[in-house]
Amino acid sequence: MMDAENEGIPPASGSRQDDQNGWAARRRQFMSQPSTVATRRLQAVCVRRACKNYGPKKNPNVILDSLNMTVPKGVIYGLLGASGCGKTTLLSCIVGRRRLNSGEIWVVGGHPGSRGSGVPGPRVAYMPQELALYGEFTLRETFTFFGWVNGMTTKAIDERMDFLIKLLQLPHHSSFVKNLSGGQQRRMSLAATLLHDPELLILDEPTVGVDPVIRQNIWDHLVEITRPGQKTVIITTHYIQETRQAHLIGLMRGGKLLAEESPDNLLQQFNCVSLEDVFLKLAVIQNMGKRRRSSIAQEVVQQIPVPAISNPALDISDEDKCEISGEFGDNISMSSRGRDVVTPDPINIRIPEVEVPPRSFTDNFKVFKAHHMKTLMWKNFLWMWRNVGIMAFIIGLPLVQIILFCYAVGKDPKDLKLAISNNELSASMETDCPIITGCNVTFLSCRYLQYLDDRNLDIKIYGSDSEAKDSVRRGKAWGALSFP
Ligand SMILES: Nc1ncnc2c1ncn2[C@@H]1O[C@H](COP(=O)(O)OP(=O)(O)OP(=O)(O)O)[C@@H](O)[C@H]1O
Repeated sequence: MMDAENEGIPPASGSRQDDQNGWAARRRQFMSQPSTVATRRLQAVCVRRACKNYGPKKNPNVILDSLNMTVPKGVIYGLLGASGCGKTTLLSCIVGRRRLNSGEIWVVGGHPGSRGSGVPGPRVAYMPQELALYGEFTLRETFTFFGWVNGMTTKAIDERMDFLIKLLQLPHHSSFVKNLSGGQQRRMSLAATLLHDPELLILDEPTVGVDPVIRQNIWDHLVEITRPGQKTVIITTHYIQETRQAHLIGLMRGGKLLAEESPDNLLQQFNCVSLEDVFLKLAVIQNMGKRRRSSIAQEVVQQIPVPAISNPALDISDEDKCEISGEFGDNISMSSRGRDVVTPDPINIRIPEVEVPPRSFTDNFKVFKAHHMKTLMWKNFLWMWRNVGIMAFIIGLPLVQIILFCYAVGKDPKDLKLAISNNELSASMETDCPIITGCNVTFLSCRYLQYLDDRNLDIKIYGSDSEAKDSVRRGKAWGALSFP
């Protein structure tokens, strides 16, 4: 019976076949459990009824269509599907880069993007298809950046760097990223992902453009890190056969997973020699109108044999039956009649409680971390240093603009003709306004006019507001100033 403490952990030793068989049995055991939040949180990744659309609401482009996916801890999960079927979209939702329209995702026990989930964060590493590296940085600086962001010490980074450079056959650490070939840059991107040894590795086509020897190195490394059972890898690839080394394969098509099984089981169940053939058979089955869950369920109940397919290469024997594989695989999986399907006694399976770390009130205000600030500042200064020309332009352009502006229009005006009417003086019976000499400083207007006179303005006093305005109208002054 399954030990709850080791749930999701493959055997640490033994042959690969043992690993696979162990996995299949454990998975079936788990699939017989009612799906609860506790069981979902135990998985490395658990996706339920995920829907994702692009485009307008009226006519959406459906990418994920009520997709279910279960990635237990400690496995290599190969996500396969034709180009454009939505693999990257699914992975982006898993790492919290995109949001689902509906459905839910659990990643290492939490919802991606939620507080305290650690996703995105150092628990998960994601290698996207597009390169996310700084060309101006050397390999060492790139390692330092990604290591510091994930809270590693410089010593630990240096040690891992030497190992990864050797593993992925990267050039010397003083080489600049921009000088690497496309394939080397992809390997560098993979190295940055592997650097901090995260719990969950999500790799979107890491082996594209990589020569077979290095590809094998990468797979060997992935098998190695997942062996103790603590690390999980989700990997997409166009080289379907290389996923023979994965513990589980998810075949994706039409926004759903057609199957979620170990490669050996798939080959056995479909009586195929290659995974391509399995995928082809599943695609044909899906095309034959088996998309609707209800109809599939009906067939399961009635045990209707799979209809014969005209192409003999795609023929599925009458022995094969469809079955719904419980909550864990809303996805269709085929099993041959008479195959030994483990149906454990659910009472004896203990689901361990998931501990949620308590959050204090002040945790809500911790919006940034010191090591992130340090890393980003270092990265920005380094970038500026490496791009002195651009920086000189960015800082120099506003400086030149300010200088030119001040030179052209920024000075105080001189000899500006102003027509003044000062009613304050009139009210106090002082009809002549001695603005320059003998001004009565108790009058605010006089003090202000004195100030204007000191600024070299050409001030002329008029007896009334209308006279002052009239002088402006006639072009004798630029403006009229009236003191009430
Ligand atoms: N931001 C977006 N806006 C609209 N459509 C998008 C967007 N991103 C992806 N798509 C569409 O969603 C579909 C799935 O894209 P996705 O990149 O997930 O496929 P994929 O399976 O990863 O393909 P590949 O194996 O070639 O990388 C494609 O048809 C793509 O055109």
